Amino acid sequence: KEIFRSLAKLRSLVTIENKLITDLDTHIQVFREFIGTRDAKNLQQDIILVSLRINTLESRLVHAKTAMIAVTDDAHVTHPIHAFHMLKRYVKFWKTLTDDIDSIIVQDLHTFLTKYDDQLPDESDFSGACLAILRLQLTYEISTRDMADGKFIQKTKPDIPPSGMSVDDCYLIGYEAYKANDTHYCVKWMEEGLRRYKEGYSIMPWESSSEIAMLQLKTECLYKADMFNKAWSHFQELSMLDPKNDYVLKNRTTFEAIANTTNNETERLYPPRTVKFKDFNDCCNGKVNHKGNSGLVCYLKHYPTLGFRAFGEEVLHIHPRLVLIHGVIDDHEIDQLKSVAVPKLRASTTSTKSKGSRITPSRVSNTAWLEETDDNILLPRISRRLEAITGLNTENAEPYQLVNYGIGGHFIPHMDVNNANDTIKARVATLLIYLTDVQYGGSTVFDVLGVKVDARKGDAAFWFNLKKSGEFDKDSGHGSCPVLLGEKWIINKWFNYYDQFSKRKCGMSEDE
Ligand SMILES: O=C(O)CCC(=O)C(=O)O
Ligand SMILES: [Fe+2]
Repeated sequence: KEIFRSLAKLRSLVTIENKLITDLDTHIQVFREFIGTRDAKNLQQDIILVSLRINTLESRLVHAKTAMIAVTDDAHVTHPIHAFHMLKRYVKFWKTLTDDIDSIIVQDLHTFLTKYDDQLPDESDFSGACLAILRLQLTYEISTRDMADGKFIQKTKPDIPPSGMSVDDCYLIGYEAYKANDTHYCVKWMEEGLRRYKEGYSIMPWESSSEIAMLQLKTECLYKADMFNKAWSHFQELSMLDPKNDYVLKNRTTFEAIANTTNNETERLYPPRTVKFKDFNDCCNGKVNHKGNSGLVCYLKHYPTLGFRAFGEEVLHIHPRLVLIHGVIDDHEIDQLKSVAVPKLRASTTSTKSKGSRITPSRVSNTAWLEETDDNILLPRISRRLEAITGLNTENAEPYQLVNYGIGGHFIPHMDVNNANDTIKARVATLLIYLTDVQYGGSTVFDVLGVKVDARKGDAAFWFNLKKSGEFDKDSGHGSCPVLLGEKWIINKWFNYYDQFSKRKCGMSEDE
């Protein structure tokens, strides 16, 4: 299911959770009334015990209600920490609701939860949300403390209150880092969790973390990162706090053996964190922009075949040419496109020669393919417009591809040219239209060129993926930066090589 891969899909969870809250509220009322009746008095059950358990339910209800009304419906989806919290409630809170409650109550609750079963997120969604937090942190260089305090947006946004992480949140995110072999963030998040714990932040009854658990994972991650001295001192602290701890008992001999043979030289403060797509990340976070790209122009261009309609165009890179065209489609068209696309959204895939098409962590979004015949008026009209603007043909083009990004949704740097052995169908050029503004993040970055294009509703980026000779143009490599705040929708139109037979002539040099 992987609902975290599309914010459009995540939206329905807000509605469902409101229903869960109402249902739970009703259940509690019914149980309370029941306790007061004669039938209940005849029960073998201890009424006091049942009442206590109803109180437990009630405190859970208050927790869910408070979380739901704290922010707007939109923020539950478009703000990564609120989205993380919503998924955490589903996976760790609603699904365990019945664990600590008395059996007579449980049966009824079970039925109300299972009613929504096929629509509810699962552990893979929660881990997707944790990985999104880690990805955003890495790309936008947000410290763990700022991320945990929800202070990652520089400008103040009064309509979105900051959202803080609990001890348990820190533990769970760090645990996800550990599973991903990311010792750096594992240590950082355990430290943040431990710091919060010492500051008196509470751990709720349904949460699973503890000081011991955090210390243990921190020790293990330091050990894995070859930072033995630090790991050893934490190991000793752990064995003092909890001498019978399984981890301590199991690893004592190993740790002691190493401790007896290593010298006490000082170590780095943290396990290092390597960044896989350094150039790409540096463009995303604004460190690099438009490197060595001067003499850029913008102009207004009229199109006779479109009734002399004019579009403002900006040249973002000269060689190879990358242009941004403003206002290519209007809000009304965008709404129509999205509503046709939503029911068709499926997890996006990436393809490799060896492994074929797969859903991967490299592309966190959903895709809907729209044929011109899916809509008799709008899409053909847009095609005529795009043909005029680009001077290219769309006759045998692939269907339109609509993309809706998920939590921290991104697409790692890649080239759009597919069908390496089939030049005829190769995507000679791409026109990418933004269907939403994105408040923070979500830009398209051409990492080789050092160009960042911000997502602005209605704007279109246009570039060639092949040189005139039909060679791949490696400079066309690009990707989508993770969405930090807001929702990102785009639509892609790919022009194929074959269709441009008479449109794109050969060049005078191989390099063109
Ligand atoms: O969303 C973006 O900014 C880039 C998308 C992209 O490169 C693609 O869909 O091929
Ligand atoms: Fe692309």
